[in-house]
Amino acid sequence: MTDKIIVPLDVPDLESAIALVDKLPQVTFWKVGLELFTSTGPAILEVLKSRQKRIFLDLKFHDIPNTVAGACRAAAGYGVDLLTIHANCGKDCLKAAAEAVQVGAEKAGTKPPNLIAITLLTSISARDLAFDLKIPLELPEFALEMALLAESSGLNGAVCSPQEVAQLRESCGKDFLLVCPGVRPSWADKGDQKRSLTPAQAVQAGADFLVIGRPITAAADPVLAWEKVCSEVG
Ligand SMILES: O=c1ccn([C@@H]2O[C@H](COP(=O)(O)O)[C@@H](O)[C@H]2O)c(=O)[nH]1
Repeated sequence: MTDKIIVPLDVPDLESAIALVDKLPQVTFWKVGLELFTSTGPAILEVLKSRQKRIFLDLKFHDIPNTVAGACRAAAGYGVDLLTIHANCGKDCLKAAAEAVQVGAEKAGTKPPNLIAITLLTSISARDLAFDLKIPLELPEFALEMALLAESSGLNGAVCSPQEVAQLRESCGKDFLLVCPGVRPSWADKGDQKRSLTPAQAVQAGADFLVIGRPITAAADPVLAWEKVCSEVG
């Protein structure tokens, strides 16, 4: 079960990232996001590969189809396991991205990453969606529509909050990957996450992978926090 937990390397530089990876040798799946990739570029990916870690490259592409396709071709060349794009960049963009990862991986001689779509960021509440973003759908319906759009465009899965994962699991095929950030043990601070459940609840609801960062990485004792989270996941 512990290989279901992905820990984000949300740190500012390569040195801090390596220190965290070394502190938590039990973690097999790491996430590299906007802060670290902008700071270090692909150097961090090489470090993780040299330690036989799986990699979630969470760059959340969102642009016009031609630009996103180019970025996906390039990212697929790194040989990462998961790559993200925003579902609301639209069907043409999602289809172009799905094709681009195949082309990029083939050109680089690597396995294509599983391309997964962000349905709705876990920091957005139902109120934010209705009043700030002016989306006239109920939040669970919007998240489901985004997942179905991703699935029909040829993507491998979606990123969703644990609060919507059961509904997406029921509506999307069993092979559609569902990755949940916004997971919070009862003892951890929610921070900016607005739609959370506990690790046990998220797994029970059907999540394939849980992304759990600050409850582990910002804990006074990250190793102990990791062990507590693992025991909750089962
Ligand atoms: O909707 C989303 C998509 C991505 N994330 C990312 O997951 C981690 C969560 O970290 P915590 O410290 O556990 O909050 C972070 O890297 C986000 O960029 C997300 O939270 N929500």
